[in-house]
Amino acid sequence: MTARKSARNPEDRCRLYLITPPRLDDPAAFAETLAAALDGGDVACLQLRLKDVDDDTVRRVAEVLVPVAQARDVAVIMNDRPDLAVETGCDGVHVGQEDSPLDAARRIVGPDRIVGVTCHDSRHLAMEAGEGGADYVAFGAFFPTDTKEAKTRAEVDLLQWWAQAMIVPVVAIGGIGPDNARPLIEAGADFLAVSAGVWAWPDGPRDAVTRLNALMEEHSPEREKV
Ligand SMILES: Cc1ncc(COP(=O)(O)OP(=O)(O)O)c(N)n1
Ligand SMILES: Cc1ncsc1CCOP(=O)(O)O
Ligand SMILES: [Mg+2]
Repeated sequence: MTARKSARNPEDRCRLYLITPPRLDDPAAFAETLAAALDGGDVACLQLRLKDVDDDTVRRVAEVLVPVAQARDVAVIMNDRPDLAVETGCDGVHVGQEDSPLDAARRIVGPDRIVGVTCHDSRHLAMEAGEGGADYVAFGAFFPTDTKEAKTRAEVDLLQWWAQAMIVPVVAIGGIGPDNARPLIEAGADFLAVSAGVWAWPDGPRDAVTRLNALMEEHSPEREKV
C-alpha cells in the first residue's frame, strides 16, 4: 500500500487487505497459516486486529507475524493503537471513530507510516479524514458479518461515488469473500479488507487469496482496455 497517493493511478488494480482473526491463541501456528495465505497471491497489507487482549499479547503476536508479512513485502497495519504500531515496527495504524483521533495518531506514527480511518457509511466522515491527511478511508460493513457488530451498512454506490471523485484510496470492509467481492471491485474499491472470508473459507485461506486475486485481476483497468 503506498502512502498518500498524489493522484489515483488508473493502472492500480484493487488489492487485498487482510485482517487477522480477533483472537490468536497460538500465534506460531497462525504464522504458518498466514504464510500459506500470503503465498496464494498478491496481498497489500495485513492488519493486526486483536480484540480483548492485553498489550503484551499484542506485542507477542506482532513479534511473530510482522516478520512473516514484511518478508513478503506486505505492509503491517496495527489496529486501534498508534503507540503499539511504532513500538512493534508496523508500517501503519488503523483508527476508528472511537479510537485515537487522526491528528493524534499521525503525531505518534509520523509522516511516513500509513494512517487509515473508519468512516462507516458517512461521506462527511470520509471527507473529514481525507482532508485531515488520512492515507485511506474505510467504508462498511458491505455485507453481514460475525466478526464485528458493525454499526452501519454501506452501499456500493458510496464506494463508487468516492472512487470517482476523490484521490485518497478507499477500503471496503465487512463480510467480504470470494463469493461476493465482485461488485465492490467493479465499484472502484482500492482495497478489500477481509477477515473471515479468507480464514474461514471452506477451501482454505490460500485458495481464498488466490480467488480474490483472480477477481481483482479480471477487473483490473489494464485488463479492461484489451
Ligand atoms: C480497514 C478497516 N476498516 C474498518 C475497521 C473498523 O475499525 P473500528 O471501527 O475502530 O472497529 P474495530 O476494528 O477497532 O473493532 C478496521 N478495523 N479496519
Ligand atoms: C472490523 C470490521 N469493521 C467493520 S466490519 C468488520 C469486520 C471485518 O471482518 P470480516 O471480513 O470477517 O467481516
Ligand atoms: Mg478500532
